[in-house]
Amino acid sequence: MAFEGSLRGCRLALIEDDAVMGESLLVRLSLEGADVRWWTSGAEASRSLPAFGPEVVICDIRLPDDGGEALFDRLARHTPAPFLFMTAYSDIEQAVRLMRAGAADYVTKPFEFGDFRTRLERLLLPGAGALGPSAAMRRIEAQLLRLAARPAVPVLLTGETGVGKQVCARFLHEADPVSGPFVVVDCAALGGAGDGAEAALFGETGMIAAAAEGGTLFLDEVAELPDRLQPRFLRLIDERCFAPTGGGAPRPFKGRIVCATHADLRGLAKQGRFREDLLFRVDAAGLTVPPLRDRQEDILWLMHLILRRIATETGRPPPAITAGAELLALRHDWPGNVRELRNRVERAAALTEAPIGPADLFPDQGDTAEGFALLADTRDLAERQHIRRALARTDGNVPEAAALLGISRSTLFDKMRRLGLARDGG
Ligand SMILES: Nc1ncnc2c1ncn2[C@@H]1O[C@H](COP(=O)(O)OP(=O)(O)OP(=O)(O)O)[C@@H](O)[C@H]1O
Repeated sequence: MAFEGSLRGCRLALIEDDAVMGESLLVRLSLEGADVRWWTSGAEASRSLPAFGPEVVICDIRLPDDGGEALFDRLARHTPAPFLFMTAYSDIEQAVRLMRAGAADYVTKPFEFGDFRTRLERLLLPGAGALGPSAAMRRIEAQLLRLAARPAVPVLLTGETGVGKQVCARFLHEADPVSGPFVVVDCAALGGAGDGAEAALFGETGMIAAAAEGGTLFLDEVAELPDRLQPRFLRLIDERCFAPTGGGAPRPFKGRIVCATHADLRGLAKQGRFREDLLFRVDAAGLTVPPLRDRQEDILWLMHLILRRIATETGRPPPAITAGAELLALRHDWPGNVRELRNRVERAAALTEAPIGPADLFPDQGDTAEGFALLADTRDLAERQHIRRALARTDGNVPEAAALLGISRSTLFDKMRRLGLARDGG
């Protein structure tokens, strides 16, 4: 998929001592429209690279005066840009160590320029925050960051099973610098546990005590919270203190309460199956995590995130994935959401040595998974991804994005409608 000028305006730092390789990358990246600055030694780069403010640092792993690890260690402290390392086969172990230390990606020399550019484009996806590049997840991330400063406000996360409610809760927990432990309470398991559940929760050394000093109490499946426990949680939220079971003195609760549910709590409250007063307390800040099928931009991003995690675990390069498999993933409905995606990718990566193909990812879809991608689908995929990048770069400003893409505003609107990009603005 070749884009004319797909790197237009990107600031790229290149550290490469080999004159031929450096020159060739400088030319090719510049032809793609990038603003490239080239350094030939680690020492030079350390002096002036941070002031250039690159969006990505492309770095040879072996330099005459520096090793990749030492340079990364020194430079990463002064630039927030992701690092893409270029490595020889014999240096793969070092590349994997660098990924563990926080490098974003690496390519093995010799590489095909198209593949290299795709990796760069992925790193350049603007706003691809911790939770995903879709507008919906970026919004949620921003809201969670604001809530991180307000531990006394309970948060309710609603969304289908597997959408990442617990991932969002952990993100919120980790965004707060005063963090105790993250304590998970599976409310669905409390019903049958009798008095034991009450002690496990409210005892002197129970879960609530564990989260009391700046931790997070994550109430998963809060709709299943047994009736008899609901009044005690109401008091915990209202008074920010609890009386330990067994008669100890009341203790302050300085932790954060995050609840998650896939049920319609309001509907349940109307039917008298969940206390309305408790609903109002836990829903002080309600966020809905959309299903994966409604945030297409996240699908490939999540797949590659999972592949990189697999690489870190196995100490081997990230498994490759074919364009056909990516297309099928974009078309799939994902009823099990991100959990399903993770299971499919992990299973495929475990069972195949070759690049992951459609049938590896969707063995349950029989022959259809083997189908060859239609040219029209491939073109739509490329256009959709590139329009999204343009919209993200211009903060959703359609006229500016059209100018960036070299097409008219009305053509861009038509394409956005046809490609289903008009719904959330990109
Ligand atoms: N944004 C994300 N980034 C990385 N991994 C994610 C993300 N969202 C979800 N996952 C992965 O998907 C799986 C399901 O996520 P999680 O447990 O947070 O979902 P959930 O909505 O709490 O599910 P349930 O309702 O079934 O409890 C986990 O393995 C998690 O690691």
